[in-house]
Amino acid sequence: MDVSPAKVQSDASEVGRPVHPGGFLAGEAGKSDHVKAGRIVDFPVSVVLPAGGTGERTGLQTPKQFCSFLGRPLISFTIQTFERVSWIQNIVVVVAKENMDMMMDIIQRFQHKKVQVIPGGSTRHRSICNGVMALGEEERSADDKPKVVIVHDAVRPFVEEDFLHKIAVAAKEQGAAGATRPLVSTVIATTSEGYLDHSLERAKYRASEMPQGFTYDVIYQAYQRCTESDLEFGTECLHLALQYCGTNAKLIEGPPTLWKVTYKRDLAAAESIIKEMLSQSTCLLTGESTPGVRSADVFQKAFGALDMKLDVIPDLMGDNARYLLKAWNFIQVSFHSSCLSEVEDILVALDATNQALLHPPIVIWVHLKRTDEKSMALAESATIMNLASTAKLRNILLYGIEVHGSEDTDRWERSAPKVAEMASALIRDRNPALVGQLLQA
Ligand SMILES: Nc1ccn([C@@H]2O[C@H](COP(=O)(O)OP(=O)(O)OP(=O)(O)O)[C@@H](O)[C@H]2O)c(=O)n1
Ligand SMILES: O=C(CO)[C@H](O)[C@H](O)COP(=O)(O)O
Repeated sequence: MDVSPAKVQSDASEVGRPVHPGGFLAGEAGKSDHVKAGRIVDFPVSVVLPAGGTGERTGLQTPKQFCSFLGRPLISFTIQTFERVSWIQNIVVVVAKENMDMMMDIIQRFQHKKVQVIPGGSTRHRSICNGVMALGEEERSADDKPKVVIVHDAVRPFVEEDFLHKIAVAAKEQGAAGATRPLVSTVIATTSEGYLDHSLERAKYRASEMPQGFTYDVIYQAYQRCTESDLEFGTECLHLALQYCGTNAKLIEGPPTLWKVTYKRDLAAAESIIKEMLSQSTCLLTGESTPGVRSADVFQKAFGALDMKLDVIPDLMGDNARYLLKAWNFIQVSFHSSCLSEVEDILVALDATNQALLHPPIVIWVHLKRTDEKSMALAESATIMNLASTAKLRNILLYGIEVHGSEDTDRWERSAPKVAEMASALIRDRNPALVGQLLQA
């Protein structure tokens, strides 16, 4: 029997089950500029993010959209996802009345743009309806009204521009479009006594996910025409479009990342995805020295083996300052403890950008010592600890790694993969409790 991966994949799709749980991070980084450049949208698009729920199923006091990850609320990650899409004009965030002030505070703290906050309703449908109506308010000029409205749960923080593009274009063409995923479990109907009544043929059904897109007229009219019962008990916007506007939504299978944070365990999964996303790219600063360049080759190999991208540059001067503007991590290789001044320069440069506002960047000082050098004196250990404490107040996490006998090529080639492993563990874990520690490799 032929069980090549391609064959297994097509069989799985045919029976309507997920082919695999999915790599969460495969999308954006691997795409060519050509594909990215193809996402041109020449019509106005607005977004409604319902965020007015209480998150009862998490069992937590704080509604899940306000739970913090690396010091930043989940809703801020979702807003950023939409905000960075150039063709999205504005984002309406719908929150419960009692959380309006907190939401305004989040917008200010994380410097979100294009965002309007409006009060929600007692159910998800009512909140979305409020958002849609706000887009149609009379003071907006006709030109200002969106052609397409994307509705997306605030608690689904990971959605890529490519997929939003597909939904927006299909919504404009068909009137409505929505994301689906294959079902993981079979859906069954039960009798009122709790026995099996019948079961559905799983391959015929899909889970309806978000985002969903609608022409403004369709979603506006659907909410104008639907009943109180729909608003109270309904869970599906695509259904309102069908029932009240006769619009059959185009369904597009989306990636597994579209899953909704619903239970407490989903918060842990979201945190680990966020950490993974922030660990993708690291910048190795070699300084000007030749041995630094030699160490760079070994590091590059070791990081490659750990599936992490590593760019090697001498410093962050001139054009290289662009590394400070995105989610990069930094490793400074130094041959003298006096080179801690290079680390200080990175901290100052990072502080001058707003990156640390959005997530804690990692800076790792790798001190390559010769065999005849003593281990770091107490005063020098104290220096890195002090630097790290100050940096932590600015949400930058600084760690140190000391490598002995680095002048011996064989020894260095053995220890470099270990240094890379330690550095990647520090980057992936982002543990604030370990800042200022000088680890030994
Ligand atoms: N009255 C409501 C209820 C829900 N939502 C939003 O709709 C999205 C998806 O709903 P769900 O996962 O059910 O969120 P909660 O209602 O908060 O969760 P739970 O049902 O566990 O209480 C969330 O972003 C939620 O904040 C909303 O805007 N207004
Ligand atoms: O998946 C969806 C698309 O229709 C909704 O997010 C879902 O219906 C929300 O339901 P609930 O608030 O019950 O979790």
